[in-house]
Amino acid sequence: MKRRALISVSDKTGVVDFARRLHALGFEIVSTGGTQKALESSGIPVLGITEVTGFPECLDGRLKTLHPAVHGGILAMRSNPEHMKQLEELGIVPIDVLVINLYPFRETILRPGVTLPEAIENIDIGGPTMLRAAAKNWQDVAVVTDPGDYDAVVCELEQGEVSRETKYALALKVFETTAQYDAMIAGYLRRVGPGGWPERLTLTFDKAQDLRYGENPHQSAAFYREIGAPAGTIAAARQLHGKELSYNNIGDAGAAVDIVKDFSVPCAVALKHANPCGVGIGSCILEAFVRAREADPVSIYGGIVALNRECDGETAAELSKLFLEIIIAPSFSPEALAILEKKQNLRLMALPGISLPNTPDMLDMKKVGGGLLVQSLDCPSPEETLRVVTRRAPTEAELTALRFGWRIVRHVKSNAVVLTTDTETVGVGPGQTNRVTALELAIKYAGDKARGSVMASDAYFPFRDCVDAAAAAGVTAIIQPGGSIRDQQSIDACDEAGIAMVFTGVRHFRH
Ligand SMILES: NC(=O)c1ncn([C@@H]2O[C@H](COP(=O)(O)O)[C@@H](O)[C@H]2O)c1NC=O
Repeated sequence: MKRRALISVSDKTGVVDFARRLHALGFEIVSTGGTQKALESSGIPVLGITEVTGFPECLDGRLKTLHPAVHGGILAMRSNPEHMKQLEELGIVPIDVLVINLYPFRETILRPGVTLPEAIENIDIGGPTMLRAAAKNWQDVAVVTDPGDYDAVVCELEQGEVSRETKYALALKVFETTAQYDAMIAGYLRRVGPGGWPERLTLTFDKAQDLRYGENPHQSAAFYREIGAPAGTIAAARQLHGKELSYNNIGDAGAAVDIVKDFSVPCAVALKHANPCGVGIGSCILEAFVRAREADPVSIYGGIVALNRECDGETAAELSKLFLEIIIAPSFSPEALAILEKKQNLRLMALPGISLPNTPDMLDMKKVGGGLLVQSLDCPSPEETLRVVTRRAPTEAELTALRFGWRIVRHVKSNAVVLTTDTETVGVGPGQTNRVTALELAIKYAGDKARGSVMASDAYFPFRDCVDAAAAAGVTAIIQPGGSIRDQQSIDACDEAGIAMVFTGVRHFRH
């Protein structure tokens, strides 16, 4: 009996060549309207779907292939004599190869200004129905949904038949594709709908790359890119040079990118193990970088540097003196590339939208055993919430420095304390189980530079011990959320030492 292939594709890439090879192998080709036209205009004989169903394509294409003559031909198990007998009685011809790709829902919703009716009209119904049926009956039907698989499948057919392994892999790809397609639809409807946390969270990611290993060499890993990932996120960065990116590289580069986003002036961030070790701002990117480096010239070794301005030749010359894992910037000048590309292992990443702010609809997620914690993003708190609580108000210069420190401390793992000037960090105390040790670390990193610096704390001081330690180190002003039952003790400690303190009313834990 003549073998039958049903082809119905929105993305017509490569389909003519594929169909021609199927036809040459003796397949009878069945197609829907647009696909039929494309094939026939290339001289490939096609049996129209309406001749199979005995029913017109109607409702603006909403109804074409949803018919027992199609689904019976896909779903019948060839090894089941009853199934085959029923097909014969019903006059249904088996379909051996199914070639479908779906209405471009993803492309439609990513188009700016798309309307709900346009999105809805791009929800494919007949395609997924056939795909799922064929994938269920994978042992008997080779189901192809990715034009990238055409050649491999037809090559196998030219050798005889599609192997069991290939058919299984194709079926798995179908269920991944249809699951992702429906998740995209749910995600879109959620986004344009009334909001709230979904009862069933469906997320859609595509593999960007396999990674050599995970956080440690004995862990395997891959990087997945969110569908429609916003411009300016680490997933949109392009590697220009250097060794393959690792799991830790991508995580750390993403953390560094999030910090530079908070500054409109030229800003450089040096980051290690998810914490900034030096942040500098300046009138140009070179000045900002030199400040970030001088903030902690030891910790920057083997770190990641993010810049929010083009990396120019002069900055590259300074950067090249260090051992760094990654430099990420909106762009690199030809002079900078000529300098930095001499370092074979140094990874250079271009992220043109690096300064674009994270948007409130982006979610923050953390995997826990058996679950996923999801929250809205921690965005910078508005400056107008600052409240002076001490006898002495900060000077203008101190206030500028406090605002600088407050922008940085929310990017440091809790408990977090940072000491800064108005243009650079001088000591970063990250990730301690008590606040006073975080401060001690910041003071230790700062050394002599602690004297005359200001301090930012990501959460309130439970006791006055932090203020006492800061006063002893020479800190002149403090910014913190406030809210402890013993706030007054910290305020008194400030007043005794002549320190100015402001409360923000907003906490910025980062665990
Ligand atoms: N409604 C149906 O019965 C139906 N059957 C197949 N399709 C889709 O129609 C598209 C191909 O249409 P055409 O060959 O007319 O260009 C494919 O993306 C296919 O998945 C359908 N369209 C949408 O649901």
